[in-house]
Amino acid sequence: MTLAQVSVIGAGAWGTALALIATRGGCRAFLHARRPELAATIAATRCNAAYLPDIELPAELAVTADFAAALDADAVLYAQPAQHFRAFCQKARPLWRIGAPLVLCAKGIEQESGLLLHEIAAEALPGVAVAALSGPSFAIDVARGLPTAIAIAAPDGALVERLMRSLSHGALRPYGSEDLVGTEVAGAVKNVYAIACGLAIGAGLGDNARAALITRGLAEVTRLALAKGGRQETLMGLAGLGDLVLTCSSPKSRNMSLGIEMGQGRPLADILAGRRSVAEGVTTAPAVLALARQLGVEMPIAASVERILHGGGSLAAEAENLLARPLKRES
Ligand SMILES: NC(=O)c1ccc[n+]([C@@H]2O[C@H](COP(=O)([O-])OP(=O)(O)OC[C@H]3O[C@@H](n4cnc5c(N)ncnc54)[C@H](O)[C@@H]3O)[C@@H](O)[C@H]2O)c1
Ligand SMILES: O=P(O)(O)OC[C@H](O)CO
Repeated sequence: MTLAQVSVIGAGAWGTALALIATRGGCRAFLHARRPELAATIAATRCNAAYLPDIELPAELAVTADFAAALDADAVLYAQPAQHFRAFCQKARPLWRIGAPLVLCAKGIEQESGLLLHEIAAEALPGVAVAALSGPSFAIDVARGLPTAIAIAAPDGALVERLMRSLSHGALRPYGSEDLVGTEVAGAVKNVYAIACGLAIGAGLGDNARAALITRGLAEVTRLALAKGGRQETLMGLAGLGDLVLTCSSPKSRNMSLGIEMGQGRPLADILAGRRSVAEGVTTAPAVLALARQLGVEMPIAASVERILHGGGSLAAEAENLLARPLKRES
């Protein structure tokens, strides 16, 4: 059976694209915006000009700022930044419709706790079935109806099947998996390597450097995912390699473009002050390093990115350090 009604929490670029996916998949979709004025503007203009310009939203897509009404759905898709997820759970808990699954569409790790979002949900929304939707999917390309393959993961195979059938349509092809841990780790950590690749490109270090960062980044994130209980094949699939390659290859990525600007010498604080959109890698980098330390996993590239972002490290010194590490077998 497919889902009749789906709500998407977060009217940024991804939430708006997801609401379009659900509508195209044949669901009745509700898009929830926190700010009533944004909900009213989107509803009136049929366009989310601030986050997804030039995309016309169909009349059947409902837009609301009423949180309780939005939660009254067959499935709830969370598409706000990861650092706001715990607050969302706490607000949603008394209103949750019994039996409705939560689909995690944000890609990040909580900075303070180092927890993945499904681990936060287990604490803050106990008893709610959780899935993750991830993979290589720029919101603007999805919204334009360009061909896209995504991953949907949950321990409950029946839930995965239901979500895949409900959200798939001509241009959107989901693949299913039971590996929630690996899918979440891959989606969150690729943003850190996208910043690394942006730094390299912005500083003129070249395409060889970028390919090395992608490949060795994949080795690092795979080690972390396996140590956390994820599966190797997830890291070689859409949520892993697929999203890493996409995000590290295009300045359409907010993480990569932030890295490019930093690589060209612009301070992080200036870049963030001038942006409305989120670059999850900035807050996820310290959480990744904390998790890696806790699990005894070596992640030298992620550690360099974290020092450049938050520890006053210079790009030149970090690049030199990475190249000067002891020679080793490729693994
Ligand atoms: N944009 C994409 O192509 C894309 C694709 C896949 C996954 N994602 C993930 O989706 C998540 C949302 O990204 P996005 O691109 O829609 O964001 P965005 O940059 O387009 O918009 C920012 C979002 O943050 C929300 N926000 C700002 N302050 C907030 C607060 N205090 N509390 C709650 N929400 C707040 C805004 O309402 C808005 O929804 C991120 O985790 C991102 O990694 C994005
Ligand atoms: O723009 P980014 O860097 O947040 O990346 C967007 C998506 O995660 C790509 O799959």
